[in-house]
Amino acid sequence: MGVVEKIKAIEEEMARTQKNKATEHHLGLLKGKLARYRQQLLADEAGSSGGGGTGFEVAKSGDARAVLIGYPSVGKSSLLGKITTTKAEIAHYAFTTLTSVPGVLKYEGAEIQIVDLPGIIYGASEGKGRGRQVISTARTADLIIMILDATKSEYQRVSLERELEAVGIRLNKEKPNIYFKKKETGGIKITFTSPSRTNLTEEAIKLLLKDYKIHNADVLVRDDKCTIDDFIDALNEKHCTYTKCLYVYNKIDAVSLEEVDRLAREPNTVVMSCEMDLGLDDVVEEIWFQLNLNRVFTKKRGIKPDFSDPLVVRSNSTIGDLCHSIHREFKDQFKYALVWGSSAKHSPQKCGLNHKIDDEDVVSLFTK
Ligand SMILES: Nc1nc2c(ncn2[C@@H]2O[C@H](COP(=O)(O)OP(=O)(O)OP(=O)(O)O)[C@@H](O)[C@H]2O)c(=O)[nH]1
Repeated sequence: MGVVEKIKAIEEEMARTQKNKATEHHLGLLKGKLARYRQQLLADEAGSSGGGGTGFEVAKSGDARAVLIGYPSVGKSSLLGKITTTKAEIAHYAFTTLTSVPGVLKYEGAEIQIVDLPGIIYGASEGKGRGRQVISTARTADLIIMILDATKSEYQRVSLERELEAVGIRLNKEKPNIYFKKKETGGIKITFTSPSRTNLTEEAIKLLLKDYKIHNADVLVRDDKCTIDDFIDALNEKHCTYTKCLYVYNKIDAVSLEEVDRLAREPNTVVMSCEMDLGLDDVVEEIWFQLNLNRVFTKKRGIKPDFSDPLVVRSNSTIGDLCHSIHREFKDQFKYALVWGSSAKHSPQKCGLNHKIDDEDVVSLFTK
């Protein structure tokens, strides 16, 4: 039996199995197997992806990367055309976006690369199409922007979420607080810091480890809300990516006000109409907010800071990260920094490489 058939068989068995206390462990085991086969499928595809079709690789550029995901004709190209500097070609029929069209969104002095992923993400988890490259690009994203058609059913969202979930992309979810380490000897050691409030039991963990042929490992469950699914993710840590997702409903000009209101109230959601130029500013603002970037203004001695050209770094960055973003070897020459702004205890504060910077700080860097 091929991997695709094995996946199908497990999915069918899962659908047949009633969900209750007695079947919990069995279902957990099936989920664990499913995760393993799906990985295998994606790995196999990696080996056979050469030749034929349109290439799909986009060099990462700018301060952050967001990817657009959505069914054909939902308005991805229209949005790119409106908010980025690279105009995407819009054809009025389905499946026009065959290769990716990266655009650059300039906002608050930052450059955000926005990549339109080809529609072939559908069915990727079952090995269909050139999904693997699309998925690996989605994995590199700092933000996934899911474009949805407000006139269509919720199915589009559910099916895309399911597809991403199946390839190990977790949306708006924290990495499970589970420590897992394979060992050479010593058997299986499982510890819960507090009694689990879910289906994740010692027995379930043991069953899964046995199925993965892991006989020596340390497991520490640090959160009483962790589920079997979380443990499977911890087991397959290298294949799981935790990414923020912004849901954007387009074509609100074509639905009722009540419907617009309902959609706009959903979490992590914005609504827009590309055609009527409605809500585009909100979309951009929300992208900026979700990316959570910090702008740092540099200042030379005796001169006012240049507020027009910030350095853009991720939140929680340090002076060291800032140096790294300027040049890989800049840290070696670094002596100290003077920092003005909300991260400084007094203005200016003399800081080292480990000092955490805030948005809109002003920094002077001094070299040896
Ligand atoms: N009513 C309405 N139609 C829109 C809106 N935005 C885009 N459209 C229409 O939807 C169709 C598809 O738009 P595109 O921007 O090409 O969609 P896409 O998602 O890039 O499509 P693919 O390239 O096929 O993936 C076009 O006919 C647009 O005119 C909108 O806000 N309201």
